[in-house]
Amino acid sequence: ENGSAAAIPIDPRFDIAYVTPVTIGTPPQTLYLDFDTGSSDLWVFSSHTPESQVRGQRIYSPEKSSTAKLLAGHTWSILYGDGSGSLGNVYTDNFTVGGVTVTSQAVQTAQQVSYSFTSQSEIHGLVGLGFSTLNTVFPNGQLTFFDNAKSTLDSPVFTADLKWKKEGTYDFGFIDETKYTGEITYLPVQTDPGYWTFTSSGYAVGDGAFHPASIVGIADTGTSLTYLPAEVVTSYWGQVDGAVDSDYYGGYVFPCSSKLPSFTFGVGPANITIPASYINYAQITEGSPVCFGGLQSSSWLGVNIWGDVALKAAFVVFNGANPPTIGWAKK
Ligand SMILES: C[C@H]1CC[C@H](NC(=O)Cn2ccnc2)CC1
Repeated sequence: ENGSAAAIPIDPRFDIAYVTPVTIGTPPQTLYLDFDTGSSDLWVFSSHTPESQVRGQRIYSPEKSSTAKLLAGHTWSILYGDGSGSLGNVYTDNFTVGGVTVTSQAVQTAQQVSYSFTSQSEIHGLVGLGFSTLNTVFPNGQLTFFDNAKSTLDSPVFTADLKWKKEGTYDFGFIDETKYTGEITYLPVQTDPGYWTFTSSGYAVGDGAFHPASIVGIADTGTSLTYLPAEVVTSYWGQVDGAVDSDYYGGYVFPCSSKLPSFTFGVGPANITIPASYINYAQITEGSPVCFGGLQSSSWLGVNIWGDVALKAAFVVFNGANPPTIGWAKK
């Protein structure tokens, strides 16, 4: 059975993350989770999370679900690139997204969450959509919702249609032709170590010349911004009056009044253009004349990340066939 679910920006001012409604257990408990192609754990705020660490989040209570089963002797612990993290134990239960149900999905219940999760009341957990090799459950790694659902879908795919400051969709099992224009360009995916890793064919700043290059990076719906090689972001921000790479603010900032160019990245023989407005990410603080860029350097990361700033400029197909591929289309 195929499905479709909303991807809702959690903040009306800037797209820091997107959440999607899911139901867990019997009777169904509804939570809003961050679908994250950059990780592979499905974890939730729960009745096992200390009250001091829960601040407005909805929680999953396995003890209130007649279909919940403890996965005895299993634990998990995850650390994300931004330093946030969580850990806990594991149940299996019925898990439904947009009409797609997996019975006996591993649901990782949090017994500890870091402050950055506690402080974000709109995110009630994550649904990892990376490859299951990245799952942190010990001693037996668990399958992602997509890996469990794949065999029941018409086609082993899910698509991301994220939008700028608007609600988008994740579709499971089918490709909705009304959501994109032109053709979808499919690229090979490197599945080791478990991210949706692909190679972009180059970039252009604004209406400038296209620079052929091989930029290896991951498509990560769980990361707000896009992080690219220093030479790429230096040439971009060099075109913006007053832009500086600020140690104080931790990245490229610029006068909010400055005009920004768009940014184009190659996908095989095709390309995707990120509008300037997407790269004018947010004021440093409410009302500040200083703005933070949506394009930042990956030099200290060791990996290039095509986060939401890039993904929301495209219709993206995550094709879980063998071998997996990733598809990009304009929209
Ligand atoms: C410097 C970048 C900062 C942002 C990092 N992304 C993440 O940590 C994604 N994520 C998942 C759960 N919470 C956050 C990637 C590195």
